[in-house]
Amino acid sequence: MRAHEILNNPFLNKGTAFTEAERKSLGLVGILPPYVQTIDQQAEQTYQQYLTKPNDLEKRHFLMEIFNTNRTLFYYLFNQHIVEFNPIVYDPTIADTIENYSHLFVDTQYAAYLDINHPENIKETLENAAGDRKIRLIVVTDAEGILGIGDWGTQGVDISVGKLMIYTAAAGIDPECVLPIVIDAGTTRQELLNDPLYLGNHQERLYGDDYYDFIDQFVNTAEDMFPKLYLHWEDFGRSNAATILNKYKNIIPTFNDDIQGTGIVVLGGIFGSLDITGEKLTDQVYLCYGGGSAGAGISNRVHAEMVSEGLSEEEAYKRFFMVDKQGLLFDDMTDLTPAQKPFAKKRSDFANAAEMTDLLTIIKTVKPTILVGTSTDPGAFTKEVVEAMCSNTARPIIFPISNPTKKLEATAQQVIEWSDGKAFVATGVPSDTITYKGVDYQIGQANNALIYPGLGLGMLASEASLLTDEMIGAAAHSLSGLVDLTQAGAPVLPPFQYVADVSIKVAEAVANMAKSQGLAQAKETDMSKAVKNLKWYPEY
Ligand SMILES: NC(=O)c1ccc[n+]([C@@H]2O[C@H](COP(=O)([O-])OP(=O)(O)OC[C@H]3O[C@@H](n4cnc5c(N)ncnc54)[C@H](O)[C@@H]3O)[C@@H](O)[C@H]2O)c1
Ligand SMILES: O=C(O)C[C@H](O)C(=O)O
Ligand SMILES: [Mn+2]
Repeated sequence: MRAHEILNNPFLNKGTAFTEAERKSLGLVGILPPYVQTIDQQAEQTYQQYLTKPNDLEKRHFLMEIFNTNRTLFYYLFNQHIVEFNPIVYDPTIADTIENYSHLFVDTQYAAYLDINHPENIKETLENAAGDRKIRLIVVTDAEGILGIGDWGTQGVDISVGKLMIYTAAAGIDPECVLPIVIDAGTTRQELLNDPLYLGNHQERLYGDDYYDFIDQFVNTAEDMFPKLYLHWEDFGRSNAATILNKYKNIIPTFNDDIQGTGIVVLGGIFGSLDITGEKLTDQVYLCYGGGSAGAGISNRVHAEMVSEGLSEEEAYKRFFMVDKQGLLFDDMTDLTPAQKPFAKKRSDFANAAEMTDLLTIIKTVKPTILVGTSTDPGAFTKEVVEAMCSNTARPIIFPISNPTKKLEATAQQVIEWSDGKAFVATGVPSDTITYKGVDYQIGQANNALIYPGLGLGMLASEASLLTDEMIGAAAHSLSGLVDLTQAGAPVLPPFQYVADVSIKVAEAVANMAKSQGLAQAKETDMSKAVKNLKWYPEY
């Protein structure tokens, strides 16, 4: 290999840390500054430079340069500053980079760009992108529903890259065995279609049979090419996400983060809250505000848990109310999604059915104890809404988890103040600790990033042939017991600084459940060992 090919390969490059012996054997003599640095010195130098960057976008740009040139150093640094870098590398700053991707473009970051117009290129694309790396984890998006900011076409590739960065930082997934993918199926965003610098297909988004046919060819090709693959779907649109998941989840090891990952983390946050009050889940009344992929996914997870705690399916459904753009969902509506239908109510059961389009009225009528926002409707949880929640129960659970920050239904500070410190709150983006009337409220981050890395680690370590509901349930339960709940203002989810420990716990729970369901195919049968063995560390 030519010397500069090594320096330009982020999986091989050590930069100034190449030892004299390595420089000699790899033909690098004289093409690096003479002083040999340790990784600690490199990290220190890099971090100092990072601190000079004037804003979050510039900071992310700088970190991506390190990512593009030296993955080991990037993850070493990320591990040292996980809480500080999380919102820079990932949500919310990633939303800005996606919106500006074509204009900011400098590097492909080893992603694969699949073109809906060329299904015949799927295999070649995956081969070119993977090279001789053995891919075990793919994150794929078609970018129709990026976070809460909608359709961004090819520019959404950054979410696949970003999700994978968290997989490695949080759970130690070997960065060499991952592949970020975007499927460019066109876009509904006129602003992109009109932009001559837009790097994606300048065409309307494709839906229907041809689209599903492409997805099928992609899945089959990827499965053929990469044995032991775990396939993660991210930010597909509401009309496709559940359809795709339901088609493949009983056939291959696969996962939809928005539907399943979010369900786990929110249920974990509810468990955290109920651990403090001592109340039972089966006594709660749940209001889903925004019944899309995430909203319905979470509702299904919480519903399944209520059933496993003894309620019948029907009794459990009675405890759920789902609100979308139309207001409270009724079963006579003709535009319900398949995932919404089981949660829709009978109009005749409400004397004031005609008024059930307004969130405050709905809350006053159905008296929920849990309110979760996945609506992309900023500011929807008003002071009146929070106060109404407080008159239903002593300690309401209020999780505004729409992303990024500009989509929040309410800030953590607002929920704490308006509820006079009574509400349990968790947000999707990181939130600072809030001091209110002398108590420091630590705010849990109800973001699927807390669990999908561990879930993936468990799937890969156990080589599970499927991801079952039981494994997902085990992941949610494994989040309990990590926080000292006796402290006033304790967070209802483990703080992100502990994500590495959380990931191990989640991974072991998932892998053990896979094993007990007879789905683990790994040679190693001790799942703790399998998890430990798979973990990659950023060291030269
Ligand atoms: N914190 C997390 O881990 C996490 C995970 C997934 C999604 N999310 C966030 O949840 C939001 C939704 O994501 P999604 O993937 O479910 O998208 P989606 O498009 O599938 O769902 C959004 C739903 O909200 C509804 N909606 C829109 N405006 C509304 C309004 N004014 N009132 C009530 N409902 C309204 C839409 O009709 C749709 O059904 C996004 O902001 C996303 O970032 C957060
Ligand atoms: O990406 C995130 O921050 C979480 C989630 O998957 C989302 O779509 O908002
Ligand atoms: Mn998502």
